[in-house]
Amino acid sequence: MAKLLKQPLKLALIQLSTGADKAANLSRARSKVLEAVHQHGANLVVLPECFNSPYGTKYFPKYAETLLPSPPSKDNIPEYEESTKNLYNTSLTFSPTGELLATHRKVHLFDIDIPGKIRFKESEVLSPGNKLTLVDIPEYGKIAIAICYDIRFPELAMIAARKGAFLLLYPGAFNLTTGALHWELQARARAMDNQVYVGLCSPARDMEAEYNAWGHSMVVDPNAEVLEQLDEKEGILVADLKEGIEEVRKGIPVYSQRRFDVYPDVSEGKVRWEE
Ligand SMILES: NC(=O)CC(=O)C(=O)O
Repeated sequence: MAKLLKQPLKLALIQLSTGADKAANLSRARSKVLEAVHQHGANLVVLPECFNSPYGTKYFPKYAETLLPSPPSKDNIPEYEESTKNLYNTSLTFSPTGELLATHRKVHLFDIDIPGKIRFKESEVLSPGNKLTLVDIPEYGKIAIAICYDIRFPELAMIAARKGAFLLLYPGAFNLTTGALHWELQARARAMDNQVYVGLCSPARDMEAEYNAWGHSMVVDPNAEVLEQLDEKEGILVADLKEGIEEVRKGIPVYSQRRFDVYPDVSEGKVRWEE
């Protein structure tokens, strides 16, 4: 059987310091991407959720980008769709030559209210995406893209893994409340359930900002062990993803032990895809 990860992959997650100056955010992102590729030899580079903007509903309309037929290379940004006047939280995936491979719009909007801790309501300004995203990179295999709060819905991860993804990537921006509680737990849970690699890429923490990101970008391996992790400061995480998914699945063979005669296979139901 063909391996899910066809050859070793060097993954870089850029835990970027962002601020109010959009041009400075873009320029900083550019220099970090170049550093990840040229100094660390990364084959795949990820930027954090809404990296061109401070994270906050009042900022999204101002910082949003309209996607052009041939958009310049960006990653996770607020997006403005002219035809509908909708705003989305969008992650773009590009090939090394700048070809747009996939557009994932955050499916589950971050609407929470933990009294005395944090209230956030993305749905006040954003519209949700309606598709799951799987990107096939011929040299390496299939990668699933989702954004931050999407990680809390294990169905996305399960469906993508059963459709052959070797890596689940989540640009994200958890905060000091939910980050401490669930950031690592969510990453390890999605990796454990699905026996795949998981990458979470956060902005760096800024205690002067209104929203304090958790940081701690991390890569978890198919055994659900943390392979690499940053602290809360700006940095570039580099992780070597090697073959090994099949060995993990052989050792703990939940993949062949599922009882679809007892419960349904969620990946076989009606799924809307961006592929
Ligand atoms: N920012 C998010 O979308 C999600 C988050 O912070 C959380 O789930 O916690």
